[in-house]
Amino acid sequence: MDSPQHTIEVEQLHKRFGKVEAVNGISFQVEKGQIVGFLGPNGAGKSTTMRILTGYNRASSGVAKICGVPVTEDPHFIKRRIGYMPENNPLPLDLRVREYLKYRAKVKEIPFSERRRAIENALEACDLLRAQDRIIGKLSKGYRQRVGIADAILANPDVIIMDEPTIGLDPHQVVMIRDLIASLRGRMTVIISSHILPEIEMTCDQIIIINHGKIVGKGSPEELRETFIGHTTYEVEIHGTIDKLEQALASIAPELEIERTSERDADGFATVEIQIKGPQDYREQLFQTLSAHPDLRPRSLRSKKAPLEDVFLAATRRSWDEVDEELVDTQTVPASEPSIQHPAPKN
Ligand SMILES: Nc1ncnc2c1ncn2[C@@H]1O[C@H](COP(=O)(O)OP(=O)(O)OP(=O)(O)O)[C@@H](O)[C@H]1O
Repeated sequence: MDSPQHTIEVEQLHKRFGKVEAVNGISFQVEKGQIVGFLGPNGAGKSTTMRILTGYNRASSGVAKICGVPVTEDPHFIKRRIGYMPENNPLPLDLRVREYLKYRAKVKEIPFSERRRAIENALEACDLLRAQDRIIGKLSKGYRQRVGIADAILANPDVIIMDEPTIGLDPHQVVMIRDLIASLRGRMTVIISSHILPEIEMTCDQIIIINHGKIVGKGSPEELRETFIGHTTYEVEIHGTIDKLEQALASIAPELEIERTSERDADGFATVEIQIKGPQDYREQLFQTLSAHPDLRPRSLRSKKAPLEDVFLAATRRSWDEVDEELVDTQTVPASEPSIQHPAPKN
């Protein structure tokens, strides 16, 4: 059934390669116009899921739908609705940029009368007008990635899927590609996989974390922080003793704890990290109480977001716990065998 608000619907997707369960019961939906980040360690199943969505791989079981249509039901329809940029996108190095896009427009069956306009639009969107007559093999990696994106958006598809679009790019090129992806927001539904976590956070509305073929976290960066981090950290630059600071904190909420303190600078100020469980915002109370205290002098106060890296580590560590439980539940491992070693908890 057509579901216009969800351009992508995935239900209980499984993909086995021999004994390897590359995708193990993944379900998710993506709203029209959203940018979604796929995160996961190497071998988690990201590329396999993306390839199933594009119709390149067939799922062992489960359903993947694009614009309400199962990808296996009408490959022709799916081909027109999806722009795909695979990892290490192979491009014909001896063709010129425009020549290549002309060829791709034909392959994508864009009507002849619309091809010129489609190529102009893609060249312009990817800032490739000046490079349109250059030979692809002579372009930098960043330019080549832009050619790959121009190809992906050429037929104005509903869904764009990009596997590691910024891999191997320098920071300038990363910013360019990131801005380009952000410019698609609202117009196209975009799925990108990347190992560059700050980039995913900056670009994506939703993040899906995959590990061992299963989804272990799903939501906006803020929702994921709430689920996996569960505390808020404030950083205060303050003049005064730790004793006085502890007293002041206790008067606001007994659970506010000093997590870390720096050395004092030449003016006697130390940077202190204060932590509390839960998402409640204590900034105003903290600022007022510390400013009003006769023996304390705050110079700055800010709440610190946990980096997405911490969320990623917590999410993938948690799934190791689940794997442990599964092993115990199914008794596939005798009790005498050594258990899986967890990474040391992060302080
Ligand atoms: N064609 C294939 N034949 C056999 N095994 C495969 C095949 N493709 C993927 N796999 C296996 O499936 C699992 C998931 O691989 P996949 O490439 O989807 O992971 P990924 O999350 O994209 O990893 P990476 O970040 O390294 O690209 C891995 O164990 C991989 O070795």
